[in-house]
Amino acid sequence: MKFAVLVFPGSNCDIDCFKAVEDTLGESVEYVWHTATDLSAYDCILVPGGFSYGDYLRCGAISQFAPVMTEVAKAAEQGKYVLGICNGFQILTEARLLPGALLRNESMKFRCHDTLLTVVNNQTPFTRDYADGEEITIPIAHGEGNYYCDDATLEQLKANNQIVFQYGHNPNGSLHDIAGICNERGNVVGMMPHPERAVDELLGSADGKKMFTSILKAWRDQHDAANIR
Ligand SMILES: NC(=O)CC[C@H](N)C(=O)O
Repeated sequence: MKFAVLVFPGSNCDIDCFKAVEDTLGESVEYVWHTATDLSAYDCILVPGGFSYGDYLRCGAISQFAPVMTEVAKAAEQGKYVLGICNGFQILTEARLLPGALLRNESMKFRCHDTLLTVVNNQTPFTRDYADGEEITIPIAHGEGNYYCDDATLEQLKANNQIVFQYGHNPNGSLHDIAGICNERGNVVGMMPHPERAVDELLGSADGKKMFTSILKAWRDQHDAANIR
């Protein structure tokens, strides 16, 4: 399996994502610059956290127009796995690959600490190794993680089981305690907490590890099924 870690000017969690794949899975992983125009070689695209384009205008507002984002949309359309973490989640909402928006934290402060999450949907390719309702500890580090969408969208998210993670103690004012969501098909996930910073007990938690092992298992299942046919 081949992973791409996108790099925008101002990304700062790209190395963490790269190391998480390398250390947790030992699978092939490459950095891909924001100007790239071909992602066909990759099975999973990781859109990392940071301050892409300096967060100017609004987090992710400029990044959505980066050349590589046309390719991310194509990959999502093809059913490939796309995971946006923190700034990556903001970019995916700005690019309309996920519904809603991330507003300034209600406290108007940058929050950086562990959070308790509930795995609400363990049916996605990113969460299948978690038990339904499993409680996990994953850190956050953001100033604009306050998830918002209109009532109709929230109803849709609930009806389609698109809410993937909810906070135990809401750190930012997010609607319905939402920490992460997926698209209707489930192959695109965005989340504010950082699973790549929780892949070893030495980091304070290894609870993020199952996100990476889930992706590989989902891909292997899909791949094996394709080979059998
Ligand atoms: N860690 C991050 O990705 C931060 C995202 C964004 N810059 C924010 O402050 O909300």
